[in-house]
Amino acid sequence: MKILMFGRGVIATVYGWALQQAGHDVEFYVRPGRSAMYGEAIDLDLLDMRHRVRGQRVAQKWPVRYREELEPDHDFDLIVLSVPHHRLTEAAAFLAPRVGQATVLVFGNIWAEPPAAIGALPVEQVAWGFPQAGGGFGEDGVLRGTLLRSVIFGTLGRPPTDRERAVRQVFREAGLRPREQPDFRGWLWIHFVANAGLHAQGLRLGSLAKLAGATGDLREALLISRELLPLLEARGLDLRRHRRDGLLFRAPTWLTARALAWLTTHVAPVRVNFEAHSDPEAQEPRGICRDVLAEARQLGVAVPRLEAAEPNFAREGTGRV
Ligand SMILES: NC(=O)C1=CN([C@@H]2O[C@H](COP(=O)(O)OP(=O)(O)OC[C@H]3O[C@@H](n4cnc5c(N)ncnc54)[C@H](OP(=O)(O)O)[C@@H]3O)[C@@H](O)[C@H]2O)C=CC1
Ligand SMILES: CC(C)(CO)C(=O)C(=O)O
Repeated sequence: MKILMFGRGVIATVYGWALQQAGHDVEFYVRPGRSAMYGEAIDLDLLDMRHRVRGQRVAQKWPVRYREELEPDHDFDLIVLSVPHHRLTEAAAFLAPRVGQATVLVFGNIWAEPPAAIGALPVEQVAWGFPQAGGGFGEDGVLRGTLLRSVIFGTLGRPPTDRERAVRQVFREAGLRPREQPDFRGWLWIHFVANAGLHAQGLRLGSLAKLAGATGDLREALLISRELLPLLEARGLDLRRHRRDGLLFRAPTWLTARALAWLTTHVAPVRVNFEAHSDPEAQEPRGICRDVLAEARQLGVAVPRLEAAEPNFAREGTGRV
């Protein structure tokens, strides 16, 4: 299959590598001028959890192919669109007239209504998913991170289409195990408020890397996410459909904060992922916190803990989102 990874970000790279390993023909679309900047190979240092319980370290220079333009008559079968949530509208607008016959896998965080988030992308050609991988590029250009065996796919209230099933099969054949989320919109939003809690605290300390093992700060992160659950209800989400996911925030934090502290320091795939989120200038964490707080204000939902954390993610010089 011909697969185009949109952008050369963390998630596009990790899954692009796994899909190429499975025999697919993988290319990256990057903005004009970027390919020369990126060079011909990507330095990977990954913990690949697909085949072994303790994972397999992958340290290699992966030669890649870039393209800087995309004509609508291209012959890609699949385009993987994985960009920060605040860049999705712009990326979808670029892709909409160029999608051709391809299926587009929208693969990342979304805080808007999903169909609205993809603008003019033809919804019948779209599949929805979420990576179970994570990491970051270091200052040395090396991509460090983890690739888990599971990967999330979701639908918005109807069974998967043939195209959606075909995407799951491609991932399955790459050694990944698809997990279904039938109320994907709800799952995305719960995940988003979980991220908001973690990032609000990570930003206070400098980055998510510093949050690993910090029980007290993780407790505050969980409490922020807990106070955001009413915001999801105010948005019309039925939390009863997501009891298991909500449990992490509702359970006593003396227990969950300790468990998270232990996981982030002692369980290699989680530790490696957190350690790799070391960039104090990363923009998406700030965007996630700002967008959640803006929505809470808009809907009149009280979120005093997130309000108190606002200086950590406010736009420079304003003190406000
Ligand atoms: N990183 C992680 O650990 C995890 C990330 N996610 C989610 O996955 C998604 C992707 O994250 P991640 O891979 O970290 O993101 P990155 O910031 O690493 O990568 C995004 C890539 O998309 C490119 N891009 C964005 N907009 C455009 C555009 N309009 N035209 C061309 N290229 C564009 C960027 O290029 P340029 O630099 O030129 O802007 C960049 O290469 C997000 O939703 C994130 O929340 C989920 C779980 C873990
Ligand atoms: C958990 C975290 C914050 C780090 O990988 C993340 O980015 C995600 O799962 O969305």
